[in-house]
Amino acid sequence: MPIIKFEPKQTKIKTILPGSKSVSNRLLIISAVGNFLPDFKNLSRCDDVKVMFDILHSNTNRFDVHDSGTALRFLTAYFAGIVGKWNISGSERIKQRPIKELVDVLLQMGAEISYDNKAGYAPITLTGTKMQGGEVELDISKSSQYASALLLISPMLEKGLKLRLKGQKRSMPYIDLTLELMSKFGVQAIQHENEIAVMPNQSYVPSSFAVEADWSAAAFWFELAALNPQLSIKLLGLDKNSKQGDKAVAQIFQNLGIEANFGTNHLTLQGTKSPGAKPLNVDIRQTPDMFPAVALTAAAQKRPFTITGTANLAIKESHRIKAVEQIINALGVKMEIGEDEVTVQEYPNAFPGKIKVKAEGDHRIAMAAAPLSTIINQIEIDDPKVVSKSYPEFWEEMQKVGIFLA
Ligand SMILES: O=C(O)C1=C[C@@H](OP(=O)(O)O)[C@@H](O)[C@H](O)C1
Ligand SMILES: C=C(OP(=O)(O)O)C(=O)O
Repeated sequence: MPIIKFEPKQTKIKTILPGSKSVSNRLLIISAVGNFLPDFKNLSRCDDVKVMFDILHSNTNRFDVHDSGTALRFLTAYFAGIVGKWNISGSERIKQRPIKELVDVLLQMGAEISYDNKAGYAPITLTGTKMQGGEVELDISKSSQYASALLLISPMLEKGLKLRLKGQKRSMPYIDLTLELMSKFGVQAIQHENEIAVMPNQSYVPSSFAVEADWSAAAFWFELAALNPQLSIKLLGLDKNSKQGDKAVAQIFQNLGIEANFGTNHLTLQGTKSPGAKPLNVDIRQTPDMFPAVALTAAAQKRPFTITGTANLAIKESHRIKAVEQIINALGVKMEIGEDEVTVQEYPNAFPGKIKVKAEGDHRIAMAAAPLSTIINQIEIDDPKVVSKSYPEFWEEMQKVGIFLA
């Protein structure tokens, strides 16, 4: 099994973060719906974006989205509206991630979609047709991606779209990001409380676009800085005024001892020498992808914590609560798991010198494990390559600090 090792190198680090995966995948759908060739700078080179690009530029009608939730949900909506017969499948894990609420609305709008195996899950077969759209209710409790999918393809709908959002509101900044990008390409929506309306007869206007860096990827550098106050880390490419909800990472990590300051073209992270162990209480419901980095930073600092808004972490690339629990347990710590929250109350033991981590096929688990190598001598990890789902450059960039795979 590969081992994550740490041999301290330079302490002043500069790293260029990858382009945002969420922005990149929205741009690709926008260019497909708008029927123009993508002219985007700094598009993420990650697996999830590659898969979206390849499917949208392929000559077949059978698609494999691998592990990408955004590709599954966005492409389901897109191909429902493109005349032809299509099949969408993916990894074993993607076949366990829900799409029912999205498919129900597409069916109501005139799409033909059937489940090949299990109702509510991929693989699906679609017979694409010109959809009417109009007024629909959508339950977004399980994923905001359902709403983003419908909004992104709304210019394809004859009657436009009036979306009434139902259910618990989680990951809402991702819907704001969708609306912001649609508007940058000339499609306006009107939002009032739980309703979002996109008037008919609008179309995306071709335009070039530079993708800002990924705030979700920044989280692992915040974790690294929080555990290593000797480091001064400059992150390049982030937009201070980003619509990415995960820019909240800066506020969350303030409570974990990080001072983050924007310079002309970078964000500097500086950890505190004695960050204390004041309990952390944070609600992660709007920024779920922060969970592994935040939970493991707090644990590594031996800080009691309660993280709420965790219910949907069970249906990400892995069951992210169990995947994080496994690491916390390996540190000799117990995590209590409730329906929508997790808590760690005490750290009775010294951390072991050696732990084993199962990435569970989940990029964010592997990436959140990496900074722990600066406080635990030996970390064995089963599958470090999974980082390429969102951040293929991750291990190479970590080498600048002295974190490497052996
Ligand atoms: O729309 C998006 O780009 C995303 C939305 C979120 O998913 P949910 O809405 O399913 O929480 C997030 O976890 C995922 O990484 C990306
Ligand atoms: C949940 C994630 O992605 P997706 O839902 O697009 O697979 C993620 O990147 O953490």
